[in-house]
Amino acid sequence: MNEKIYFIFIRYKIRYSHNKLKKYLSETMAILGLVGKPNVGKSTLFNAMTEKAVDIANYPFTTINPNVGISYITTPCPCKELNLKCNPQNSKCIDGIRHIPVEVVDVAGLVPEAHKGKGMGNKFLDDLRQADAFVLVVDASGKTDLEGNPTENHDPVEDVKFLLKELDMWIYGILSKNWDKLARRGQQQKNIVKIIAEQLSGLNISEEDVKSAINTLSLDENPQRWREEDLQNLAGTLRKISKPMIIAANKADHPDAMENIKRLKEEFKDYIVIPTSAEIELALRRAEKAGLIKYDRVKNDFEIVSDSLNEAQRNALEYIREYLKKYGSTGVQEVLNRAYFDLLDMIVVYPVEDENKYSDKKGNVLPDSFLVKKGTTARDLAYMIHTEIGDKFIYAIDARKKMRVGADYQLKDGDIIKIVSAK
Ligand SMILES: Nc1nc2c(ncn2[C@@H]2O[C@H](COP(=O)(O)OP(=O)(O)OP(=O)(O)O)[C@@H](O)[C@H]2O)c(=O)[nH]1
Ligand SMILES: [Mg+2]
Repeated sequence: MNEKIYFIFIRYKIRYSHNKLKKYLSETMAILGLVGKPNVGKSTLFNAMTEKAVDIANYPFTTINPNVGISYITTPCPCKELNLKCNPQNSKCIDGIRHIPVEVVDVAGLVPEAHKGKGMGNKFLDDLRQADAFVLVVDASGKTDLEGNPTENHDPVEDVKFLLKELDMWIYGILSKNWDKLARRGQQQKNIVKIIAEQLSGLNISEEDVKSAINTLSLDENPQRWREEDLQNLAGTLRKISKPMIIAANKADHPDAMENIKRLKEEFKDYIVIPTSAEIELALRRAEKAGLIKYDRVKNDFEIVSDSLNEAQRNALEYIREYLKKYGSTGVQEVLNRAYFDLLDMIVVYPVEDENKYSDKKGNVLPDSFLVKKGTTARDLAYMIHTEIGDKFIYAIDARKKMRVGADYQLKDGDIIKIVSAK
């Protein structure tokens, strides 16, 4: 799917299945991309996150076309602390936990040399263009080889290494296209940062990112003097800056996974490595949907609420309970939350129209929760709500403290904010 059609595809899906979320998502639009070699559990993780039912199978390339879905990150809702009953409009509140929608993309698996087109790799890499952060999914059980075929004792550290290289080479391929011409123009016009950002704009890479990567590497002022190695380093640095990544060590329920997870954590100290069992999370969510259990996502435990379970279902649930006791959780929600809160450095704020009732004009208490970048100001938030409100911004009110704040006030996680604008 080319980029334009893919983008329309995403919009189409959101417009028709999540009409209410559309405006909000188009404002924030931080997309999480699930990336990894074939057969590691990307689609299982996607289904667990989105409660969709895309194909899952124990062979490579089950997924060919990207799957796009809505998942939720979770954070304590202020309704609890303020002892209020909230009526969320753009999100959900379950037992005092706010669930905020985010977008997740599951793509086909990547094999070594994907950037050269192996296994249709260049097409699949293209499907990741718009992602703002990646979840690098690996098979921690070591039961799949580099191409996703069943094997024994495969080292998932190798998978992370080759995947990082493929992503770097993918960016390098786009960056180095017509390089001599670009470097000459950049030198003549003294605007290489802008030229590179334009070349990489389809990858969601900004001028800021380019500037910061060039500074980090202390590259020569004259881009015509940059060697191939410099360009490769630039691609790698840009990947690190613009596509932050978390590692999901999946299939953690397998007995062989523990040892591999330890090694992944030791080898990739700069990355957040989270053991996950997509399969167990999916089983829990489906059991809950079928009315068999109540899944307590705070305590990471469940209660059986149906008396029509058969012996096999009971045994499976007991196995899951043991797993949760041993590992604390399935790791799936942690991947989502840490991707947005830690990798993308986002916070949650609650715009209201009545600072005393914490509500909108219709009386909905804490109606909206916005996921925004740390550093977002009161005026930025006004613009996210509506251009006109941004243009006519006068001041804002911190509803908890009933205190006025100015346009440049940097929002804090959990802030409840009223924007006051000229009529
Ligand atoms: N034990 C275990 N198996 C899992 C887990 N997650 C996925 N699997 C199994 O791994 C196999 C591959 O799962 P998929 O979700 O299709 O993997 P994928 O990465 O999307 O594969 P491709 O689309 O082919 O790239 C299936 O047999 C899943 O049941 C897990 O957490 N634990
Ligand atoms: Mg798949």
